[in-house]
Amino acid sequence: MEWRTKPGQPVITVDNLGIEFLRGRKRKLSLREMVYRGGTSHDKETFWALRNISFEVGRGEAVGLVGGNGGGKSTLLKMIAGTLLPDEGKAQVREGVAPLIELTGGFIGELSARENVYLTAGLHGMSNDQIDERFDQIIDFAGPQVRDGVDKPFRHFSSGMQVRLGFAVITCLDEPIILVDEVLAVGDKGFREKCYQRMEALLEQGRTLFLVSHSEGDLKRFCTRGLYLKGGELAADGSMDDILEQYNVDIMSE
Ligand SMILES: Nc1ncnc2c1ncn2[C@@H]1O[C@H](COP(=O)(O)OP(=O)(O)OP(=O)(O)O)[C@@H](O)[C@H]1O
Repeated sequence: MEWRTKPGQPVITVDNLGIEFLRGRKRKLSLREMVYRGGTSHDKETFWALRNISFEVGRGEAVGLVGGNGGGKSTLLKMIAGTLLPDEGKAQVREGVAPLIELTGGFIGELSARENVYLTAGLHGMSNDQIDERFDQIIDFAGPQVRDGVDKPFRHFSSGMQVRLGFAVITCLDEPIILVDEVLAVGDKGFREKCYQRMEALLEQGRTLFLVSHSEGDLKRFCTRGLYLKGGELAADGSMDDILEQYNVDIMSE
């Protein structure tokens, strides 16, 4: 693995990050609003899905993101991956990122699994020769059902098969930062165990991991540090054990 950062330099710096979304709720407009808004029926009301978020992540750290539904976990991962841009502040990432954020791994439904492997790995800087070399290894990891359907359109894959292929591709890239959203829950038990072993191997190589999970077992197994997102704010940043304790106390008092 080649590093762009020097030892001790953070690989991710998130500084006062904020993003605003449209609430997307429609409501009846008053005559006055219709006149001023040119008759559109869309509500332009916005809310901050994340705000005032600041933290740094060092090389090789394994960070677990926790928080209730809608707390902003996936949104934060997307901003680190660079697929969403902030409205305030910045997320500075100094190494390449391999994200598995959407269930579909960002793959294109109309293309075959094989074409998606080449497309995704190519976008992450791998040459066709390099992909040829790793192709079998990727498909072996994804399993026999994926191998049987490797030339079928990706959209015909079951959700479990989609995640198998997504995880296999993302973790065979040479990117130093790996983002995994709550996608492993879809895989069956055997596959999840294989994924866990691979994540352990990636951490041993010194890669940096961000894991979103609602499973305490998974978070404790992989993450040493936790970030707790609550209502779009960073409620706590500490050891994974402390963060889970705090989160559990909050859940009980809800
Ligand atoms: N593209 C979007 N447009 C408008 N609102 C959005 C968009 N994406 C996310 N949101 C909203 O932003 C908030 C944070 O969503 P996010 O998916 O980041 O939460 P989460 O912590 O990952 O939740 P979960 O645990 O349910 O996966 C939610 O209120 C969600 O509805």
